[in-house]
Amino acid sequence: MTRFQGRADFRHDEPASLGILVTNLGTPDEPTPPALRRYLKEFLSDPRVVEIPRPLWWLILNGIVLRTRPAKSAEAYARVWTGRGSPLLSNCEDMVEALEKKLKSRFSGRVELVLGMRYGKPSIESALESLQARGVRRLLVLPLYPQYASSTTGSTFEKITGILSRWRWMPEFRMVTSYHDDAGYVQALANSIREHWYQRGRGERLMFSFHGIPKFTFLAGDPYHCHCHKTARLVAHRLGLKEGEWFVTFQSRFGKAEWLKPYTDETLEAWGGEGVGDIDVVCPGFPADCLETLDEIAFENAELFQEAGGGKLRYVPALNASEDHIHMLQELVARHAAGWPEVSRQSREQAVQAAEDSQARALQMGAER
Ligand SMILES: C=CC1=C(C)c2cc3[nH]c(cc4nc(cc5[nH]c(cc1n2)c(C)c5CCC(=O)O)C(CCC(=O)O)=C4C)c(C)c3C=C
Ligand SMILES: [Fe+2]
Ligand SMILES: [Fe+2]
Repeated sequence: MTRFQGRADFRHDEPASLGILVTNLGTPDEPTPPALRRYLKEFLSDPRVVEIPRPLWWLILNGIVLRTRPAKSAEAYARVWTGRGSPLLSNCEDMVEALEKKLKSRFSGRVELVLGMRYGKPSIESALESLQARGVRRLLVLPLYPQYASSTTGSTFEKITGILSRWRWMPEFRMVTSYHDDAGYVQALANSIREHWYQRGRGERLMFSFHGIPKFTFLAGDPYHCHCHKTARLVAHRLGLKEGEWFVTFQSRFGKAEWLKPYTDETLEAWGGEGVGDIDVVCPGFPADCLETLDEIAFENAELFQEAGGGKLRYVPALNASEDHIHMLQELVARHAAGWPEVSRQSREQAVQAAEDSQARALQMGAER
């Protein structure tokens, strides 16, 4: 047994393939208190998620949080659980499957995709092991976090580099650290909002609700707040919205400290009090629908808004495995993998087709402006 992990059976003539590790936060195995306890313990023990001195946090986490929160969270998860399990996991699986199909055809099959979750299963360790076993020599990591935060993207980087530092043969390594202002992402969000208006009618206001982070982490240099505002501004401009028609808020706060403001729930209560009628809420920070969108926004906050005197809260679904989303992710991956031989080795017909597609999209986007 040696200290560093490698494959004793590697062959010199093995073709070097490109590995793409798609990651997200992760989710519990079951909507039960014991499963929630395991998941929350792993998640909330991460020093990038809770930045309180360790001994004090250990006492709070084990003495209070893990005794009370698992049961409450399990009830919320039970409301969104489906035959395929947690929506976050099944939506990510669908996205990876669709993206894999596109990329395999674009890169003539020389690409391997896996899904790894930062907490819970399938773990990032197992995903990287599977890429190592498939002889991946070039690794691109795509965390499904459009806006960078230390607690999400930063934590994922730390986890992956910690594992890779124990590999014997290092892969070439790249990572997408944010895509909050990517033109394809902005376009896909704008299209999904237009489609939602077309299907369900247009509300009086459009709320962009993002997951929050503690305010002190923003003041200490986390770009997350700026990334969220830029995404919302670009989408609002693409939709031609005027001031007073769109708003940015932050949801899902945790603990006693102040988080980014304005808070989604407080804003909705205030709007309800003012007698605002039907509204639309979109959550661009969540590429896949999950507990925080399906339960917190579409259920809990919808109820809160109506009880406060507001109209209907209509949630715009996440991009999930939609055609536009998979297309934009495919382009993002191709750009970040540019220059790596597998990527350049697409057939002439594919290269011509890709150029024609992108020209058609540029024309379409120009026509909409
Ligand atoms: C979209 C980006 C996210 C950021 C930024 C983020 C920061 C953050 N979250 C917590 C605490 C919790 N988050 C929980 C769920 C959850 N969070 C995100 C994304 C971000 N979190 C997602 C996608 C999910 C849903 C997971 C799912 O299974 O569907 C939870 C668990 C649920 C609960 O018990 O309420 C906690 C806890 C902190 C402390 C934090 C930043 C410091
Ligand atoms: Fe979170
Ligand atoms: Fe900012």
